[in-house]
Amino acid sequence: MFLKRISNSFRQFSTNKLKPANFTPQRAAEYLSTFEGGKVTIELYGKEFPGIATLTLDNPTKKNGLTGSMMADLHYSMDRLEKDEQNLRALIIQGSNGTFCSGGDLDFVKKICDSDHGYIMCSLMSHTLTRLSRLPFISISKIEGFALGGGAELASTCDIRVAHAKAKIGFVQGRIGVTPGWGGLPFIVRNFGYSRALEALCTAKVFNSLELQKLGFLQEIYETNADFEKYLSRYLSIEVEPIKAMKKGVIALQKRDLEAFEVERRVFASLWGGELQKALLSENRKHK
Ligand SMILES: CC[C@H](C(=O)O)C(=O)SCCNC(=O)CCNC(=O)[C@H](O)C(C)(C)COP(=O)(O)OP(=O)(O)OC[C@H]1O[C@@H](n2cnc3c(N)ncnc32)[C@H](O)[C@@H]1OP(=O)(O)O
Repeated sequence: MFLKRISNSFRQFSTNKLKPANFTPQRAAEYLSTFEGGKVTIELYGKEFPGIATLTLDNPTKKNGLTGSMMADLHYSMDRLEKDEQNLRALIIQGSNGTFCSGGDLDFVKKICDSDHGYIMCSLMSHTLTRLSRLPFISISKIEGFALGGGAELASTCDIRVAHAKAKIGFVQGRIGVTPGWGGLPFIVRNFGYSRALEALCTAKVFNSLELQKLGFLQEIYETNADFEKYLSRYLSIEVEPIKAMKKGVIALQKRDLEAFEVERRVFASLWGGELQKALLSENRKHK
């Protein structure tokens, strides 16, 4: 109990030091890493798929909800992936144990439910998702089970989205009184268009795979892992160099949307920690 008090006072002290005004991604990652739980791992896919790696979100008892330490892990993962020492052609973002990501780990979320923490989390995740979108190779989200809230933002940020036939994807942030807070908004709009993006966000609908394939959000639906690997093998048909060149062209187009992030952060921080969010969080709603 004594140690817990010490770690909480350290955390309180470090929160007091880390304000939006002196935010840096590094400081935010160091601070959020004190909220432990789950992990993020990077591995090569296998010799039959040269130049393809996986990034796995692993917090299975929470449907891969992201804790602060997992958000920090994602930040550090970008440091490693940007070096591109393996000369990758593609990165697959996936979750462990048959689901993608249920958004923020609500036990962690309830510990940081104030505007300053919201700004810090949103700023770090926005920074990370921007870096993800700019990696020099293509990113493919492999969606099984659920991709909800921030998890759906993460899926939206990948270049390509592939889902299991029974996957469910929902931008449910509004159901707990907030807006997209991981920096996914520009990518949601890019994938859906303005009207369909606002419709998805303002109805907080949980879509099935077929619905999202018809809307153009999903590029492929698979039934078995063999189907998925058959789709994945299509990305082996050209050399790494032209793949990287195509990605470079797309990145140049994305940079136009960046000023939208600051607006998103401020709007998000204005709702995060508010009475509406606290009341809705206390209901522990399920979004099946
Ligand atoms: C800005 C983004 C924002 C943020 O950062 O806060 C968000 O991401 S908002 C969205 C936050 N996520 C949720 O509200 C998801 C809540 N969970 C569910 O709706 C369901 O659990 C679902 C649909 C993911 C899975 O339903 P299913 O029936 O298949 O399983 P269970 O509900 O029994 O869940 C198993 C077990 O996992 C725990 N769990 C699931 N999601 C989370 C989560 N996000 N954080 C913490 N824990 C989670 C759930 O409580 C169960 O635990 P147990 O101890 O077994 O009861």
